[in-house]
Amino acid sequence: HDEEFPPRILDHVMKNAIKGDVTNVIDVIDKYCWSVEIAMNVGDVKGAILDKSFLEASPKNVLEIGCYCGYSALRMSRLLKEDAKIFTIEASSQYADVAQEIISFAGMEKKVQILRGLSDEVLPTIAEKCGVRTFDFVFIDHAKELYKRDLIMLENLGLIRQGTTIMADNVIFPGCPDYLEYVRNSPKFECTNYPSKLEYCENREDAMEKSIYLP
Ligand SMILES: Cn1cnc(CNC(=O)c2cc(-c3ccc(F)cc3)cc(O)c2O)c1
Ligand SMILES: [Mg+2]
Repeated sequence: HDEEFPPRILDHVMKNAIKGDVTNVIDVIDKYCWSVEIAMNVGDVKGAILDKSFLEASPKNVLEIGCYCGYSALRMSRLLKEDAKIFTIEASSQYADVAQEIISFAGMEKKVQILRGLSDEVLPTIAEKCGVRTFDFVFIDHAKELYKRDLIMLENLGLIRQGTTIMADNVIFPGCPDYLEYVRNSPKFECTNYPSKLEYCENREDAMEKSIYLP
């Protein structure tokens, strides 16, 4: 992926969006990605699916794995209830820098905390670091080959509880076959598939998978 997208989207947001208006920042990013260049944000179409599951869960503690430029963190932050918080893990410090700027520009810096590092290095200490026992909602959108490993880590570390909602992006494209096989064959997860399109594309299939943890 073009490493130079993040600075360009940040510059575009700073010049074209309304400071403190999270809905407008989201809209400006989507319009840019539809018209100028595609980015790997979850986007507006799959974002609406994420929104709906997020509202149904009405979570207090939210975990995102894969922040990128902060787009999905912004989408969720605008739907957060009082005293709820989003913790988002990002391995790339370049992406984390841009995401922090965009999240702060949108006025959501108190609701979203970016944790810099690899997910398997951050997860073991996230509970004490963030003062969270378990997460109520998890959005997985990072390297597709790490989805399964990290879900198993969440289970083993006791970071998810009875009823936690886990939403996974890109289960068709780029795809995460081992993750899908794992959650759909596990008695501990109730899965629902949401067919959609790849972000900012009209003719490429993708889907989101919702898995409710029922140990
Ligand atoms: C470097 N990096 C920063 N974030 C990540 C993790 N995300 C992805 O890889 C990712 C990739 C694609 C995508 C891949 C190929 C293509 F042709 C079109 C789109 C879409 C997504 O929604 C994604 O989440 C990797
Ligand atoms: Mg994605």
